[in-house]
Amino acid sequence: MNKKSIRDIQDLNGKRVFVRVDFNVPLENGAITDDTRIRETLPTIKYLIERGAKIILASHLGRPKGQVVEELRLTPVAVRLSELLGKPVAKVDEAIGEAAKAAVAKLGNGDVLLLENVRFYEGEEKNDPELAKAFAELADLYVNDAFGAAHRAHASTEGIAHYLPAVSGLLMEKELDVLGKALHNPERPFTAIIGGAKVKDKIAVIENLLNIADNLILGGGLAYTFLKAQGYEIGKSLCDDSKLDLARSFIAKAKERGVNFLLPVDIVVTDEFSANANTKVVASNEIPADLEGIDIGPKTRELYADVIAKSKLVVWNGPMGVFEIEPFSHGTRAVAQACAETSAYTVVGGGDSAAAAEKFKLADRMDHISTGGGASLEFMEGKALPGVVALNDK
Ligand SMILES: Nc1ncnc2c1ncn2[C@@H]1O[C@H](COP(=O)(O)OP(=O)(O)O)[C@@H](O)[C@H]1O
Ligand SMILES: O=C(OP(=O)(O)O)[C@H](O)COP(=O)(O)O
Repeated sequence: MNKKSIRDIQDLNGKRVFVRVDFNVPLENGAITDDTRIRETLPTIKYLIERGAKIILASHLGRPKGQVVEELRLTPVAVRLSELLGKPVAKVDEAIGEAAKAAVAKLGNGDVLLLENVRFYEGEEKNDPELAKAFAELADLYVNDAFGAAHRAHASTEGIAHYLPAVSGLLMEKELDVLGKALHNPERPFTAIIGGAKVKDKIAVIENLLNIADNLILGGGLAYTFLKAQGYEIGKSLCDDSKLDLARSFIAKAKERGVNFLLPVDIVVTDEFSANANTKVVASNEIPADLEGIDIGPKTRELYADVIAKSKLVVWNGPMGVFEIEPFSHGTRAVAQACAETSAYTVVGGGDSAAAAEKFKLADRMDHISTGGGASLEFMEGKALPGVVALNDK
């Protein structure tokens, strides 16, 4: 990576360091249901503690849209972080102004403070320079460790970097390294697996991967647009009719470039979106007009698993079917299992695929699970991430 990281900063002792993290964790009735994003920032926080920095953590939580929303305070996150670190974490109910300044002034070397949800301020998402300056006033150094929010140009992810020396944290560095190697210098055969519901959201990713991957595997709801583009009947399956020409052009491009473009050869179809639904398996060119494709079939599972087994690098983003409902989860489970078993380096893009890997208890058998859903997608599209661009060059 050509951006500076905290490892490039010599003397951190006594320095006030503003660390933007992504503590946007799922909450249910005020309790954190998955603390992965908190645990993944521990290396950066511990690195700073060990070097005697005064650590000021900032994050967003949810989408409060510039208002104070009581349920979206970061207080439970401070409690969890304190448990994980085994030391106190101070929490202040503001992110700028006198209360925040006073809390920072109280910090000793190696102490940790968590500011309030930065999205309680209108200027955050507008990338207001005044808010960015107010954040910057609290610190001597800016560290961005919020890979999950790096695709957002907000005051605490982008703006602040213009007012302080700005470097990446260890998680940010790791994410960019792993995903960067995959896209810029992949070990081959390189297999990309793209699933999920919406073609629209993944078009740019598929297009970019057509230039890079050896095998491009499609599954999930977005595969049906490609099946229809080949002239197949897809019944009531998800389809984006506005993207049929584009889908056809992708299939042609793959042929031209010698990319092995894999679509499902058989499909689990259903008449109902429920756990008690009737299902059957049909060939992918024989989906009955009154049924909906809901998962990849057993032959496809085998075909995909075989390609994954023979790869050196696998990047997976998006489920193969409606994996949340047991009878429709087998395709996604098979892909997750194949990723767990292959000797290839496996990278899981965040979001639903990470949730699926967790659900099937295979997460710890993947080489890297990204903490960013949207961010890893934009990265895979080949887009520059504003939160990274703003950091200081090496
Ligand atoms: N065949 C299908 N029909 C309808 N929905 C599907 C199908 N396959 C997968 N899905 C749904 O797609 C959703 C994930 O889509 P998306 O948000 O695009 O993926 P991701 O979050 O991985 O980027 C899942 O909730 C899953 O149930
Ligand atoms: O959870 C997040 O997005 P993700 O689910 O796409 O990874 C990030 O914290 C970004 O949040 P946002 O999409 O509200 O800007």
